[in-house]
Amino acid sequence: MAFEGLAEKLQSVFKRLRGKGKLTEADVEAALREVRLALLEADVHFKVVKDFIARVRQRAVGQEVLESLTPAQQVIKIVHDELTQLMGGQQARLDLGGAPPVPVMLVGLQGSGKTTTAAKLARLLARQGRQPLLVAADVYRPAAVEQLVTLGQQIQLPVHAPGTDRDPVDIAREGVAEARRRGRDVVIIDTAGRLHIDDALMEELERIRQAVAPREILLVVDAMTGQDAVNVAETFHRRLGIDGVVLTKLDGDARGGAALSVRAVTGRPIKFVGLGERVDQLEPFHPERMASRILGMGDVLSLIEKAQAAFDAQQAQRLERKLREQTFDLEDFLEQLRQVRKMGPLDQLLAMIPGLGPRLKDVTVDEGELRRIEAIIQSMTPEERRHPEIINASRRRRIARGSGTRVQDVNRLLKQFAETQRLMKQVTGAARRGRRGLGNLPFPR
Ligand SMILES: Nc1nc2c(ncn2[C@@H]2O[C@H](COP(=O)(O)OP(=O)(O)OP(=O)(O)O)[C@@H](O)[C@H]2O)c(=O)[nH]1
Repeated sequence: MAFEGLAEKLQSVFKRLRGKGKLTEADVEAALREVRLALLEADVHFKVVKDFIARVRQRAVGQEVLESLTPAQQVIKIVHDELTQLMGGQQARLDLGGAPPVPVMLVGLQGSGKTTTAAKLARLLARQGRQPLLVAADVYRPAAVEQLVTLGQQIQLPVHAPGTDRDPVDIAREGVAEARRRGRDVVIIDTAGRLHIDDALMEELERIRQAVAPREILLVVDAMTGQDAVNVAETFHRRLGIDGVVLTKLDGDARGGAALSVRAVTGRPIKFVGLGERVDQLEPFHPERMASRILGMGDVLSLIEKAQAAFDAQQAQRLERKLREQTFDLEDFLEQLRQVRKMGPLDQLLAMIPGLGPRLKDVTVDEGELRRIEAIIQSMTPEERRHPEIINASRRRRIARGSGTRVQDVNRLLKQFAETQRLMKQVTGAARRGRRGLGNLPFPR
């Protein structure tokens, strides 16, 4: 997960600071030295670190902070604010204004994740009610065209891909015309990459830019390449002018240096981050939420958004009713499990819960266990799912055989489910008592 080392170090610095109560200027200086080291170790650009520390120091060592009732809290708040500012402050949204079809051009080096990102972005926009058309203008890597066509089928969106023996500038121009004809309102153009930045690449991108006048040029960079990603971004911006950055593979980047430096070095914001290979693993970038994650304050807002996207309201209502009526059975349990899994890999979800992030390092989330539970429930008859109490020893053996698990696994699941049901009864019972009136609560209101 991104920012692992940095998050752990910063959180331990602040924990010590909090333990002190009253702070002196020397305490803050010592903490800042450690913050500086932690940022450098996270591969943040040294000049960015220098400016960052200077800004935090200026705000943190004043009398106002040191003499406040909660000096450590104030220092943490300042660091949080400054981290947020470092990553751009506000969320930088995609600008798709203007007459449709609006062209968006994706540029970047080979292997940065451009083609995958094109499809992810198209999917995201489609879910927001847009009608994207993908355009395969990366003619130098033949597999890129096929890859985009395949991804297009997977996400059920059209792809303009006339082949690899054409001038990419023509392909892009035709793509826009095609979108207009078909009434598509956004055109996402996947362009060619190279291993390194060279003049031929820049000239070609410049020609495409002139031909289609993109509303947004998004640079796709691989977070795992750290400072190289920042250098690439700087060069692309100087030569071509970019509107924003998509930082891919943040899921595999434990340090996070690129995410923290890109904005400060190039002046261009990160608009999206890629968090995995799947087409649904692209998220808008929120500087403030990211700062909270780094400082161990969790990211409850993103978690709620993911839940909202995964759970459909009707299902949620039905579940709520079942809980209330205490008829929640294994069928519902399975449905819930599937919904939660739709939200994404469990370790990414858990990392968003306040205070849990750094402690997760040694926890391995067993996705296999989830699959086992699913298999076990699927091997039950509908009757068994609704009335688990009828599952006797011979049924348990049959279910274990059917799901390729052991009887102990079936026993464990049934025990867990019984426990869940017991808890739910307590909770819903308490809620009902609460509704009946608060008159007989043991404490004064
Ligand atoms: N883990 C992870 N992998 C990613 C992410 N984005 C892309 N990838 C993977 O990175 C690899 C390269 O991605 P592509 O989309 O083929 O790269 P490209 O930039 O289009 O490459 P060219 O077409 O050669 O310029 C693929 O294996 C992707 O699955 C991400 O956010 N996380």
